Amino acid sequence: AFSCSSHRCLYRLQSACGSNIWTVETIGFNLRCVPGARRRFSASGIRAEGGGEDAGGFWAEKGITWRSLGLDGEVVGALMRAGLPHPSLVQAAAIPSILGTGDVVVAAETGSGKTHTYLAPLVQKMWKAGASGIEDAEDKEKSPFEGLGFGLGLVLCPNALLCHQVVDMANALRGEDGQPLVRVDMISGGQGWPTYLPDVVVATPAALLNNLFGFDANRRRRIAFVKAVRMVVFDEADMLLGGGFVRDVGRLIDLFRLEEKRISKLRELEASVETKIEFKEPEFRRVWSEAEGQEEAGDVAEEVEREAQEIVDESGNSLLFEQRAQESTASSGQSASMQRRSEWLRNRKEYKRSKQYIFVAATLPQAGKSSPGAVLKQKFPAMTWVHGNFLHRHNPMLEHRWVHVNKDNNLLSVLTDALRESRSNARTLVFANSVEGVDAIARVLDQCGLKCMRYHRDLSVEDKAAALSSFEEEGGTLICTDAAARGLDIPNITHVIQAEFATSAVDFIHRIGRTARAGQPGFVTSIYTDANLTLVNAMRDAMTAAIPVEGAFSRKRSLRRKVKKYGSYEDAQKAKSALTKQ
Ligand SMILES: Nc1ncnc2c1ncn2[C@@H]1O[C@H](COP(=O)(O)OP(=O)(O)OP(=O)(O)O)[C@@H](O)[C@H]1O
Repeated sequence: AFSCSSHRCLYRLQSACGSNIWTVETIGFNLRCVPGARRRFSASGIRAEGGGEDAGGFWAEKGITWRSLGLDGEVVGALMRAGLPHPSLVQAAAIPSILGTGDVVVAAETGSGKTHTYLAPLVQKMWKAGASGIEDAEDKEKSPFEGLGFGLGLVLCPNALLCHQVVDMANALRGEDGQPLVRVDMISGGQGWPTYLPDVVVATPAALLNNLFGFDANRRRRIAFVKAVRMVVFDEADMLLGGGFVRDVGRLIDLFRLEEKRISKLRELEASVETKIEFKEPEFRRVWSEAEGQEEAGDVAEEVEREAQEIVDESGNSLLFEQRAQESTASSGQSASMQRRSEWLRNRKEYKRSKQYIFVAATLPQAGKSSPGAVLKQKFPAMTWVHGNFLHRHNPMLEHRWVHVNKDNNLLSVLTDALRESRSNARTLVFANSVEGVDAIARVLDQCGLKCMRYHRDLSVEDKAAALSSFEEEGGTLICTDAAARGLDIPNITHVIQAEFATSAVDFIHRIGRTARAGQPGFVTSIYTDANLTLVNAMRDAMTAAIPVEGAFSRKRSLRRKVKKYGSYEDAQKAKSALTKQ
């Protein structure tokens, strides 16, 4: 074990060890050379390991290029022009699967390049549809049974800030003519349906559902949209599959899956019956922009019922259910709608896929039946899982300093000392646990003559955007809540300070993940009190033992019980893995 406190030393050590032979990790201030694991493809999925010339395991190995991953020249050129000359390790591990038609989960550490991991293949599929002369939306409908090449891409994010970030990254992928390769637009609370037909829609689940079923809903446009979506990406998937998002996201998945079942049944019926099926596919472009008059707010369940009758033969009889319903009603006496529903339930497993679902997250708990990871395994059993090298683990490019606030010091002095250490042009992100905490810290720093900006949910959209762009352009100090922790990608954040320690291991990972991104070094100062000791000790144990922090994802109470029973987080994890082995 070597001990050093500078990244210069890290790189010297790295060259001594050879980057592909050892993975060099900074644990606190101690460096440890451990045998570098190899890239592994196992039954449980693809593990993006090994890594290129940097200590952070960000880059794919030298021989791997965007083109070798299956991306076309136009998209490769766009990535190069966007300043992304070489794929990251996670992109190399996941893009070939996403370019296929199967569902994929990308669970990889913060700053590993997950956004372009799904954007590059998504843009390629949409660009190919456009570039192959199928310019007009109506044409795209002519082959609803085609693979995933036609139709719309949809990216769901938990908040409007991340939607804007994804739209900007997608629009930065431009052709030689300087124009974005695909048309990307956003649907959020403030923005309704785009007036023109985009190739990719980026939305929050609530805003999308509101536009599909809300007060100004338009059923034919809804049907056209659900039919046209071919690839759905869930960014920050653990958040979308939990908490306040799970109902809306579940309704959207039901809608898209229902559509897949309908198309699958159509394929079956076309193969088995002589009757020509009229596939009532509304003209996508016309419907997309035409307001066909208001209608009452719909609901997914009703939609499921009504959709099921959309498939009719020349004489207008619904082929899918009426026949079956009439036959079986006579026998079982159940109502036709009950028959229809039981038909759907029977069909729910056997249907041919025609859409692709991609789930992306930096934290993906799998413990417990209702955890996002468990839900994915249950609902999407055939999915390809791609794991990042440092998923739920300490990033070796991150140096971490822990400061215990007690009777001998106070938060203000510790915080101002930490801020004064930051270089003048540095970008320092300071986390507090509440809006009041942000305002109080900002007030005190202002009084100390330390200029800072604020970011939290109570600020207006304009004030939030202004704070972020000023922070991005001029650097300085931004005091924020966890609203700025998830997914936010502001280049060159050099220092993250937790003025108030995170209340959960998941928030801890997302906070410290705002720095040391894309293989860059980063520095974190975590200020904590006795009240945070259980979580702090668990995080420090995990870093020292180089084990994942997932065991601390549980609620505070159960973590405290675990640590009390076994004495430390590391021993608790050892006991758990021993139990699992038994
Ligand atoms: N192949 C690449 N080459 C160079 N930079 C890259 C590459 N891929 C991504 N990046 C950059 O890395 C940074 C992090 O990317 P991104 O935000 O997609 O990470 P992430 O894994 O989604 O992080 P988080 O989990 O925090 O959302 C971005 O600034 C992005 O431009």
